[in-house]
Amino acid sequence: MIQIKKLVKEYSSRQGTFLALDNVSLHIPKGAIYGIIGLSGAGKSTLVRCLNLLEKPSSGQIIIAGQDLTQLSGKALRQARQNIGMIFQHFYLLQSRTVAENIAFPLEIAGLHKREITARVEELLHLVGLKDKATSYPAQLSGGQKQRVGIARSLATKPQVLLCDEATSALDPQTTLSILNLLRDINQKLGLTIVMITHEMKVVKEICTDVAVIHEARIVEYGPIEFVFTQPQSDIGREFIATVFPTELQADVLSEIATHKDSEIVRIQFLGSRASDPIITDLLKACDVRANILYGSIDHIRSTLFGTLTLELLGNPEQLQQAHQYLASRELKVEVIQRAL
Ligand SMILES: Nc1ncnc2c1ncn2[C@@H]1O[C@H](COP(=O)(O)OP(=O)(O)OP(=O)(O)O)[C@@H](O)[C@H]1O
Repeated sequence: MIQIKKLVKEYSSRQGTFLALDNVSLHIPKGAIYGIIGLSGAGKSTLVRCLNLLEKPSSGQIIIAGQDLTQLSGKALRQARQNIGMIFQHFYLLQSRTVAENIAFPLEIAGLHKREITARVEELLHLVGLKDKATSYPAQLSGGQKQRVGIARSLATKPQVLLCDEATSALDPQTTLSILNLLRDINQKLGLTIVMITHEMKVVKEICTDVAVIHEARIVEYGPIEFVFTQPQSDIGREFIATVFPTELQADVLSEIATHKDSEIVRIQFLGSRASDPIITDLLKACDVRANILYGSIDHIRSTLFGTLTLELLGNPEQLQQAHQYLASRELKVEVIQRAL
């Protein structure tokens, strides 16, 4: 649906040029909820603003639904933009217009008849659960309700793509969840492709199908979220994952265990139905090792169960090797965190 090819964005100022996007390429498939995560200043907003040409790329291509936006200007670009909705952290609603009038705004600009506008606004109010707020003004709404108006307005012209720039960053955790659920519903009901720009891994974990990590203007890793969460390739990717799945052991625990003889610490990860397998019981039955549970958690990545178990395994080198072979035969991802000397 979206092809980003060798995208470069440089900002020029009196101090010189600053490279905000460095050769970014990404394919966002139709129907995906694609997270783009990065620290402040990584280039996320620049990337999302380049996607609808609010920001003009220095070079590279943005191909949406087969059309290269970088080749368009004037009326053709305005028309192509109708296929791309956008929502923002600070909503940007028109304060002097009611909820219904805010949602109607892009339809008025598109030149629809009043009757068509009224019908479409009704439909959208229903979709975002704001039927009873049609005549309210933005100042009378909560943050979550304002974002619902933003979503309805962005969908007015029936776009195929929705860009979300930190859309839940100004909301409390519960409201964030309700907005994420709404976006997931819309993605499923309308087959909309959603790009979520965020600095919060919990947003990615909740609804994204895929994620790209952007760091210092470059994409440092990307892929389906189950893959990135279980096999992160970059330090920054690992740091983001640790914000939602903290598995680090305290340094004093590690140094205490380091004094044990014939011991190693392993972290095991499970996905899907494996997360509820009785893995320790099975391991101890199959192998002549002892196990000491140091940390365990079970959570989900989107709707898939995700478990982490950190164990101290005790046994001689052959017994430990046997345990590794057993865990590998169960197709579990095992990482050795520390081995006794
Ligand atoms: N108009 C501009 N002129 C010069 N530099 C800019 C401009 N806009 C952004 N930058 C710089 O480009 C880099 C990326 O900015 P961008 O806003 O894309 O980051 P971000 O990842 O969205 O960060 P944040 O989450 O803090 O908004 C930053 O170092 C920023 O200072």
